[in-house]
Amino acid sequence: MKDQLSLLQTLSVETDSKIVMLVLDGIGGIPHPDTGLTELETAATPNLDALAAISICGMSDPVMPGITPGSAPGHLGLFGYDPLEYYIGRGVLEALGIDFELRDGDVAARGNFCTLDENGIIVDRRAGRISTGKSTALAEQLCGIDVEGVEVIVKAVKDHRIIVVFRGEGLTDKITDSDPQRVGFRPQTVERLAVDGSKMAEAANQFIEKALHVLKNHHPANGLVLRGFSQKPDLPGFSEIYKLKACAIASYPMYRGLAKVVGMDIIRTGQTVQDEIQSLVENYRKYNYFFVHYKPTDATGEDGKFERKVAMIEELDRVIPQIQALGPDVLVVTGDHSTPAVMKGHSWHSVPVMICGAFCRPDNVNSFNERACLYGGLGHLTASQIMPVAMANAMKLEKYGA
Ligand SMILES: O=C(O)[C@@H](CO)OP(=O)(O)O
Repeated sequence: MKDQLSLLQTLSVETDSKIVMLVLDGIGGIPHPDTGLTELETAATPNLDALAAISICGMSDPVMPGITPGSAPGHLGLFGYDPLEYYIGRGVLEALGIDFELRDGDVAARGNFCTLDENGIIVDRRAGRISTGKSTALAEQLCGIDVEGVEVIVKAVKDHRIIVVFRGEGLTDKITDSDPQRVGFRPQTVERLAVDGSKMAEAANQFIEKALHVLKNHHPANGLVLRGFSQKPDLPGFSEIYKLKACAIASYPMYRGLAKVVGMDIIRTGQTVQDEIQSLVENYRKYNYFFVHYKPTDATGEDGKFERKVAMIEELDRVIPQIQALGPDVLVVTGDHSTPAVMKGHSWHSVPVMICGAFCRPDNVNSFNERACLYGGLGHLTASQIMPVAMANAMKLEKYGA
């Protein structure tokens, strides 16, 4: 993959062309048992379908066939990085997403306030998606926890999500998660994955034990699970590779963190898709690559709310004409992974993708959904192959070889 990135850096040229990459998080689905249709196939999407009719379409595997990705590897692939080569822990992404000043040596973890039953079993991994205000108040209480030889900083991110940053000498991220990422299980003891992970594992377990003592009488957030322990990574810069002035427009912090790791500028935006589109319009002249992130399709899928996910797709469909009106040279619409509502979580199922541009050579696909895009001209590709095709369509890649 380093070869792909170095080849793209060699071939990419500065131009005025503009690329918009619209990522519908968790967009892919599987058929509802009652109708036999996926969320995308159920939704009324006249604008996405009209766009598909003038695009080249296909299906994208975020990492490789059969692999269920988290949002981080799913997005790294969309940015053209091989998620198998470049792994970034969720803790770093969430911390950068809220502009936390991570220092060299810090280990950041993503935390969920969760609900435990009387036996300490996780019954709700998100504590009912408690409000950011409640998380902030609880995070402040956890900040006072003393861990021997380690400073611990706790910050609320959004809703049930927090970061816990461990700062001290000799800490590494070579440890396991406490979050089993499913209900019906107890939070796991953090184990070291290498000898130099010992101090961090001990600090994590000490913190979690004391945190549970602080939270035990709270409801629904009487528990805490941590995952994605990680330290600041070093990746080749997105703008240097593609010679693009790139920005990210994302209402959810973690995606801003991921964009920051690859060097994109972060555009402050609001909480609604209309806010994000407004931010796109206001910054359209300043940049020539726009990562626009839409989260509701993932959250509703994870909550198992099939009809709500359909409604979120239809909400997104209504803003497509506003993006087209800006006249991007290339418009990419896809997702970072599938989150089928009937499965209440991410899945390995490939994701529809369409790339629209003056030179895209449209195919016979006239609907944007899983079954239709299977027959598209892009065929079946991995997510990391989308950026090269988008760059080519933007006339930003020189010819390779004599
Ligand atoms: O943060 C989120 O939106 C989800 C998926 O990334 O994580 P969790 O399932 O822990 O809420």
